[in-house]
Amino acid sequence: MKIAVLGAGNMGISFSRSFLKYELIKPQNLHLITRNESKKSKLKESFPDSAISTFEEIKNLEADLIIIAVKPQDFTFVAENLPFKISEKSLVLSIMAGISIEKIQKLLNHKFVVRAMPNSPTLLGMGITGYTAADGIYFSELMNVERLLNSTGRSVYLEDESLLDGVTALSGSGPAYFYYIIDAMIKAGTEMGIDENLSKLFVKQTMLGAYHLINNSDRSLEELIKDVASKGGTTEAALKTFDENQLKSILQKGILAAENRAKELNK
Ligand SMILES: NC(=O)C1=CN([C@@H]2O[C@H](COP(=O)(O)OP(=O)(O)OC[C@H]3O[C@@H](n4cnc5c(N)ncnc54)[C@H](O)[C@@H]3O)[C@@H](O)[C@H]2O)C=CC1
Ligand SMILES: O=C(O)[C@@H]1CCC=N1
Repeated sequence: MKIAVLGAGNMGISFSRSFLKYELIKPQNLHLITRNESKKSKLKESFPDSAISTFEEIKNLEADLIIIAVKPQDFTFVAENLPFKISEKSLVLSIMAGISIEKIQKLLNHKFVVRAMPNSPTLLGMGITGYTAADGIYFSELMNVERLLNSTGRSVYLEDESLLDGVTALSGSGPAYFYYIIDAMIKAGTEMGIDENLSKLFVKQTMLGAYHLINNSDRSLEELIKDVASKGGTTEAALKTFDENQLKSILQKGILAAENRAKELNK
């Protein structure tokens, strides 16, 4: 199988690394496409046996799978200025936020499109990707795509494409929310006089331990919270402040704003 990655940025590179790491393709069968000539030598260092090209210099693209990993805002330019023809037999896999299968099909004049939403832990093979596909794609082809996605973490097929905007808001953007909360906790630690490195250690290990407790317990999240929050104790004081300031509802609003933005990106 030959794979071309159109947009060798953070996600395009993460995906490429995972495919090679799990030997799902030979490096010779990977083609990375970048916008800037200046990025080529650095990409060549990381992918010495793969083809590296700029967008403009490709005249013929031989690829069974073309992964579109440019920003949604760059997609119209890419589609309107494609210097090569997409073979009828190729499959297009888009990881762009928001852009619908219908829009991709129209702009690329190509029928076989799979749309996926991964997240940044794909870099460690610990991501999660929701994906869906246009009609007419063979099951075996879809399984090939799923095998590739699974090298970056877990994957979940969704029948209903409209849910992908919610997945984008939840797990696509999710790592950033997590870092944001961790950052607030670390900063609270330093405000209380704890050295920054130490604060980081306390917070990171707390999140790791708490994550494992969620995964290894049959107790609900409410029950787990109750286990920590003693009556009249410290946790209760923090949770009361969070509730008074509607932290939960603010977080939910933010996530819905992300979903809304995904929909706007398709306009
Ligand atoms: N960063 C993330 O955590 C996630 C990103 N995504 C989606 O993945 C896509 C890529 O995101 P990132 O990797 O974060 O962005 P990025 O900016 O790191 O990568 C995009 C790359 O596309 C290149 N590019 C733009 N126009 C090009 C052209 N005409 N030809 C070749 N290359 C071109 C840019 O130079 C850049 O290197 C976006 O559509 C985003 O919505 C999806 C899930 C998670
Ligand atoms: O922020 C974004 O638009 C992309 C999609 C999900 C994560 N990053």
